[in-house]
Amino acid sequence: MYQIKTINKISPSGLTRFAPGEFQYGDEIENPDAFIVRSASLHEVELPASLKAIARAGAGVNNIPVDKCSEEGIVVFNTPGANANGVKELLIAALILSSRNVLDAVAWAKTLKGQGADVPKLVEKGKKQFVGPEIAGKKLGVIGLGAIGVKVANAAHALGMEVYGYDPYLSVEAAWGISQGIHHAASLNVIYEQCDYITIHVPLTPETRGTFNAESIAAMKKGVRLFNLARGELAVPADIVEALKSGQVASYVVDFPCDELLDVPGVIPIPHLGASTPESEDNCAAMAADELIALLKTGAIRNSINFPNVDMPLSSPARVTVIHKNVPNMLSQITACFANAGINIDNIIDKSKKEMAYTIIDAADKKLDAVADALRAVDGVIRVRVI
Ligand SMILES: NC(=O)c1ccc[n+]([C@@H]2O[C@H](COP(=O)([O-])OP(=O)(O)OC[C@H]3O[C@@H](n4cnc5c(N)ncnc54)[C@H](O)[C@@H]3O)[C@@H](O)[C@H]2O)c1
Ligand SMILES: O=C(O)[C@H](O)COP(=O)(O)O
Repeated sequence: MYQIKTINKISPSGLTRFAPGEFQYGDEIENPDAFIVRSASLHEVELPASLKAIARAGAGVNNIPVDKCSEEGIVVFNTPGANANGVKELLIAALILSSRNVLDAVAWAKTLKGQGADVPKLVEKGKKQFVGPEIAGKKLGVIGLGAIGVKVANAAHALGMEVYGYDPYLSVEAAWGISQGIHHAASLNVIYEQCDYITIHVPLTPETRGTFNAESIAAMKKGVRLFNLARGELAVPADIVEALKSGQVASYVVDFPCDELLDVPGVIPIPHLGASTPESEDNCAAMAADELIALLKTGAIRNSINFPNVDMPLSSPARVTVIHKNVPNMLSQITACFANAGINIDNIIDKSKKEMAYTIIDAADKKLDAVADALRAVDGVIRVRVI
């Protein structure tokens, strides 16, 4: 029976896909075959020898030690696009909350409690301090046109904004989804120079860390409004504070607040609610569960961060999967292990992604233990499973 350890609370929409009798899940599982996790950090967590996969029910994988997992032959999945609509909707709300000063205005309105019949009069007198611009006709820069960025760009365009998108690694699939009418920004500077509102939807990487910093903010229009529903580390908090003080930035909406920003005027700190909708939680959990079920039952890899997508219909009595380094001569050594054992290979598929590669071999003979041992002895082979 496959053992799935839940690291965060995972929606039943995902967990109920693990068929009883085939899978067991819970937060106290010992010797797990797989982890299913949301935002909990796994960087300090011991990865047991039994662990074959980690499914991140969500998009960002900066909470997972991906390089270490690759070295140990652990397949890391995420759930592309499964929570994108949730984040898009929060971003649209954030544009309006920020632009129309809604939160400060609501907080002020509450201070009128106790003024009795004067409240309507006080409201009318005081409202002028919260006047803020409409978003229609204003320029929005979207940095990162992936699952979320494309939805944000299209939705803002539909609300009448003039949208500029920047993504030097734009996928063909994402490109198909971008509305006509979204401007292509060839560099970040185009976004910085042109846009009244700038939102960032990229993964946290060494390249993207600190994108909103003193230098980039200085290149932006005075009074720009910044939105970061992606990761706190994409901005430098001290630089944001300075820019809010000087008026260079009018407001900063962040879904990953840190202590330094919480009480700063102009900061709208949201407690990481981007994907906290029943729909996103269900979608992510279901996709993550399906990825684990496919890997554990058939060896198929779909939506992995560190391994290629590999799938092959299972039509032979036995299957072996081999995780190995992407170096010369691996495939011939792998097939030689079968040849030496006198076992015919029915089907084989091998794919690579960066330094890692994955082979699925279907064989007519079920007695594969000796072959598996021979495969494990090949230099460069990291993990062998007989399914
Ligand atoms: N607040 C939340 O709850 C929440 C929810 C989902 C995702 N996120 C964050 O948002 C990020 C994006 O999510 P997604 O689902 O759109 O991911 P995605 O992988 O579909 O899109 C990311 C896009 O960023 C682009 N990109 C990468 N490096 C870039 C760079 N240097 N400059 C410009 N573009 C770059 C990629 O080409 C890709 O198109 C996630 O990595 C995660 O950190 C937050
Ligand atoms: O990267 C993500 O998908 C989001 O940050 C969502 O995180 P959560 O699953 O903890 O809500």
